[in-house]
Amino acid sequence: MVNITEKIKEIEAEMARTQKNKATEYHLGLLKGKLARLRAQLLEPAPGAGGGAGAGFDVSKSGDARIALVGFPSVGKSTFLSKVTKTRSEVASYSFTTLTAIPGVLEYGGAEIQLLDLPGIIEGAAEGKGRGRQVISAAKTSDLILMILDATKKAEQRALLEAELEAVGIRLNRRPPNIYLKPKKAGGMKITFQATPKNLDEKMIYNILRDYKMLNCECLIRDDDATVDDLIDVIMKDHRKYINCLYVYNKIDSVSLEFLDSLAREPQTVVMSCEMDLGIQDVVERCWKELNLMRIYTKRKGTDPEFSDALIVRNNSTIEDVCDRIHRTMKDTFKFAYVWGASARHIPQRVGLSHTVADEDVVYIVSAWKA
Ligand SMILES: Nc1nc2c(ncn2[C@@H]2O[C@H](COP(=O)(O)OP(=O)(O)OP(=O)(O)O)[C@@H](O)[C@H]2O)c(=O)[nH]1
Ligand SMILES: [K+]
Ligand SMILES: [Mg+2]
Repeated sequence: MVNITEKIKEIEAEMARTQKNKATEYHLGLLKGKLARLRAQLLEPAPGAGGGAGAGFDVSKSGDARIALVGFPSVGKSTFLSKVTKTRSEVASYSFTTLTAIPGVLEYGGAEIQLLDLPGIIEGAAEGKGRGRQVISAAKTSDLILMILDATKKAEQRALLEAELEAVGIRLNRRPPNIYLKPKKAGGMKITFQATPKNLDEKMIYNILRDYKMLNCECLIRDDDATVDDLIDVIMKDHRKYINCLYVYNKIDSVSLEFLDSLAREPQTVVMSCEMDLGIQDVVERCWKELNLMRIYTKRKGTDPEFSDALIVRNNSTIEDVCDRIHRTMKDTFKFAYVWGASARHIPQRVGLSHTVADEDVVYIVSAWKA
C-alpha cells in the first residue's frame, strides 16, 4: 500500500512539474491514465482484509434508495440525520464525532429511503487520510450524495470535497462519456470517429488503450469534445460511478441575507439551518426529486388506496413497469388499469400497459379473470 501511495506521489509530482502545452499534452495524458489506475488500486481492500468496506462501514442496504451524507467535520451531518429520521446520531461541536456509518430511515410518502450518516472527511481522504477511504467507499454505494457544507466556511470547501470524490472514481451530476469501447479477442485495435475530437488524436487513443493492455478492441469516439479523462473513465468503467449530488449549505442562521441569497441561487443547491429548523423539508423534497423515483399507490376494488405502502418505480415508468414491480407474471393477465392522479387526463382514466404514470398516482389493475 505504501508503494502505491509513493507511486501516486511520484506521478503527481511529475505532472506538477510538467508544463501544460501541445508538446507535453500526450505525456500528461499517459500520466493521468497511470494515476487513475493506481488510485483504483488504493481503494481495493488490503490482502486479508476480508474484502468488506471495513469495520463499522458495512451497513447493508435497505429501503427503496440510499442517500449518503458527505462533508467536512462538524458541518451538521449528524444533526440533519437526527432531524429527519428516528435515529439519533451523536452531535457535538468537535470534529470526528461520528466515527462509523450510521443508517437512518427517511420516510417519504410511503417510500423508505436509507440515509447514511458518515464521519467527516478531510483533504487527502481519497489517499486514506482519516477514515476517508471507507467513507468515500460508502458514499460510492449510494444513489444520491448529499454534500453537506457549512455556509459560514470558505467557498473552497466544495471544490476540495468534489476533488476527493472524483479521485476515487465518483462522477457527480454527470453522464457516462459518449464513447463506445468493446474489448475483442483478436483483430487488433479499431479506432473510429463519429466527430473529429478537438482534444484527442488517434495516436494518443492508441497509446492509452495499449497502456491499459487493450490491444484488441473497437473504440468509437462519438463526441468532438471527448477528452483523455473521458476515455480513461470509459476504460475504467468498473471503477466509475455516476451519482447525482445535491449541495446542501447548513448553518444559514449565521450568514447574511445577501450571502444566503447568492448561495441559494447556485445550481443543484439547497440551504438550511438545522438549528433554526429552516429549509429542512425543502431539502427532503429536493432529495426525492434527485432520486428520480416515483411513488405509486395501488388500490383494490372497493377499498381505499394503500397510501402507507407505496410501490417505488423509476421516473417515466409505465403501467407495465408497475405490473412488473407487483409480480413477474402480472402483465400476462392484465386487461386494463384505472389511474387517478397527475398522469390521468380524466379521473379515473382507463389505460393500457404503455401509459406513463406520475408520482403519487393511484393505480387499480384489472386482470382478465377479475373483469
Ligand atoms: N449555528 C448552527 N450550528 C449548527 C447547525 N447544525 C448543527 N450545528 C452545530 O454544529 C456542530 C456539529 O454538528 P454535528 O451534527 O455533530 O456535525 P457532523 O457533520 O456530524 O460532525 P462530525 O461527525 O464530527 O463530522 C454541533 O455543535 C451542532 O450543534 C445549524 O444549523 N446552525
Ligand atoms: K461534530
Ligand atoms: Mg457526525
